[in-house]
Amino acid sequence: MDRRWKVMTDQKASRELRVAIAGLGSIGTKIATALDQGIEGLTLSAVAVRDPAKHQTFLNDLRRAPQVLPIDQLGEAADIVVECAPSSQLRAIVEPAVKRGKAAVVVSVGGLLDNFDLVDLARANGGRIIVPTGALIGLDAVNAAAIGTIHSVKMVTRKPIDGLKGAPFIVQNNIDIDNLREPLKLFEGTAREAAKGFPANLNVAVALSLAGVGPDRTSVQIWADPTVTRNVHRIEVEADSARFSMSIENIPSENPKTGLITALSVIALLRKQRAALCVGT
Ligand SMILES: NC(=O)C1=CN([C@@H]2O[C@H](COP(=O)(O)OP(=O)(O)OC[C@H]3O[C@@H](n4cnc5c(N)ncnc54)[C@H](O)[C@@H]3O)[C@@H](O)[C@H]2O)C=CC1
Ligand SMILES: O=C([O-])CC(=O)C(=O)O
Repeated sequence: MDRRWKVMTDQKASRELRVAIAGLGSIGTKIATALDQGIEGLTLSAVAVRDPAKHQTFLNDLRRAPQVLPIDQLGEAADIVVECAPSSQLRAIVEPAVKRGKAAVVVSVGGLLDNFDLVDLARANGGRIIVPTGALIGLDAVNAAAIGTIHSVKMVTRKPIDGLKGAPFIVQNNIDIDNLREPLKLFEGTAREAAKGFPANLNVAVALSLAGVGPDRTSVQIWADPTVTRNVHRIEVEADSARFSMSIENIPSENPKTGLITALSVIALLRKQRAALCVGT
């Protein structure tokens, strides 16, 4: 190879941020595909999967095969580790990454509340924990309002039955949602309580709370609604700088609990890492 060309490609490679993905489910596969197709300044360096055989075809079809590593080794192989596994795996993914001063993008945000010391660990080691807007909307405005004073944040979520089935709150309280004919209010409380009762269904409430007034002051209502086909979130914020209402109707992905826009939100966040033009906070 021409030496000058080799130096140029080596320099390009050294400027590239390596991204690893933990969990190749509904969200992770879409992010891996987007990285493989090309995101400016980023390469997909590694993935962690629970069952490698299940993902072999997907991995073979990628243009550049990433390494397949155990979840706790992704931080060694990447500058940014994207967590998109069940929240039970959050600590095993994020801790080794932030200890090495790497960035961890966390989608299982609900799981952060019981592992909040990871934020201190990241701070102590020059790492970062980044929560994307995910299946929500307007966290830029909530962040901005929180610089001033936010008086209240209220969120009402309506989900189809399949988007809520199996949630611990429903199981523990023996609530039959399978035969509902009209909307049923399942829960009213704080974002922290919502994350406990609905760990795989209400990450959005926790993301909203972390952007604004925290998990104990963010009010959440959850409805099981047989009349909707989308995951619907409506938010009202009252602050000294502004009053705003936002709502989003998410088309469920192949995982009915997860809106399609979640993976796109992470891809948009990744695109900003090295883009010459960044829009939105
Ligand atoms: N922040 C947000 O707005 C949203 C967050 N979420 C959360 O994102 C996370 C991922 O969601 P989906 O992709 O829909 O879930 P999914 O169930 O489709 O995918 C999770 C993947 O993780 C894999 N996995 C499980 N244990 C693993 C291990 N030990 N090592 C490696 N891989 C492992 C599973 O095999 C599966 O492929 C969930 O915690 C979900 O609650 C979902 C929607 C919105
Ligand atoms: O927050 C979550 O876990 C998922 C959700 O509500 C959505 O995708 O709309």
